[in-house]
Amino acid sequence: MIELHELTKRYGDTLAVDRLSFQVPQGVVTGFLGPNGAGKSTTMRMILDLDRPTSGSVTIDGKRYGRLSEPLKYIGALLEAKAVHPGRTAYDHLLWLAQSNRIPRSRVDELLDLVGLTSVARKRSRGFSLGMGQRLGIASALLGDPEIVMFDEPVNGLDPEGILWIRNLMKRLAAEGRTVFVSSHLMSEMALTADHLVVIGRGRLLADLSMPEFIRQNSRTAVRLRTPQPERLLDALDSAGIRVEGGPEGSYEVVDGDLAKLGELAAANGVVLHELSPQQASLEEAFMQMTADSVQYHAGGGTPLPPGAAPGNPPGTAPGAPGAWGAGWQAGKAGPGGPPRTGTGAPNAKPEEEN
Ligand SMILES: Nc1ncnc2c1ncn2[C@@H]1O[C@H](COP(=O)(O)OP(=O)(O)OP(=O)(O)O)[C@@H](O)[C@H]1O
Repeated sequence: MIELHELTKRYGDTLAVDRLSFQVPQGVVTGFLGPNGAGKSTTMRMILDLDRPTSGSVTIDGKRYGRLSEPLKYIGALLEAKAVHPGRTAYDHLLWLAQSNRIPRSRVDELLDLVGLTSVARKRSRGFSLGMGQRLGIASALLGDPEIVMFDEPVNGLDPEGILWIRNLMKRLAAEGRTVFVSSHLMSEMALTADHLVVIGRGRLLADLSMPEFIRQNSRTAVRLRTPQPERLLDALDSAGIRVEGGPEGSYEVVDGDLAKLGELAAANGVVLHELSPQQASLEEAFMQMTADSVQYHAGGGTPLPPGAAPGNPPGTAPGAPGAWGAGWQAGKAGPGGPPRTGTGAPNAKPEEEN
């Protein structure tokens, strides 16, 4: 188990990680979420002793990473895909890692097979695509058959087949009882992979809860009504004691409303309806809402989403003011939207992976 206690990291004036305390449970995939610059990579580097905490502590099975003998047998990590010497072949890279951790040579072939790199094992890694580099990084992480695996943005830049492969691999590792800790800034991806979520913003803990609980707390539903007879509709709703809110483009929304009952009420009162539709906020929107105050890098100056805009659309990337749920309601079931553009990305200097 990974355990953080009041973990803090300051770089000059930047408080990258701010008194972070949580545990990463075993047997499930834990998604580590936060906007760009939230402190995810810094936290992961401190877990691996690649960065020294300013204060607080982090332990792996009760010990600091630096105190683990043969650490690859406890924890395997993918921090940066291209953290491999470009002149080295995939096979030599894995063999070097295996030998430094007293892992048998046979494991190298097993891993190359598992990640699908057997055919290019003798090629130098400088010619590898991002996806191949990612697979080699994952092979390195799994070499010691560790109980804990940690991946930093593993699906970045991958094609759909690669994304699906990593998603299924993480689920399988968790099903085997391992601790799987994976960072992302994509709620849509985590919604499909994670069982548990740790959300941070500006280095601080915003949420530590199971995915079902996150969905329960954040997937509010509503019924949207549109009518050319608004007064008649509002009167009918008022007499039935139903609270209504203004929706986008002249529509009305009844939070937690019953679709059939509202349709029947409109019919009984002779109200013509041009729309009667269920609305549900996606997890993507819930995540953006939760982290709204902590987004460090806004694209386009943080223009609010246009009414009814689907999540994931490039313009208006920053969420609106707190409570601006109306702007983000989308028709249909909650589900993954497109990738959010929470920022322009920060040119972070990340040290090379050393394990
Ligand atoms: N070596 C460093 N020196 C100075 N500041 C740093 C360093 N590494 C990170 N930071 C700063 O610390 C903060 C957290 O950065 P970090 O890379 O941990 O965030 P992140 O959540 O991983 O972001 P991203 O999703 O963009 O990778 C940012 O403000 C970043 O600019």
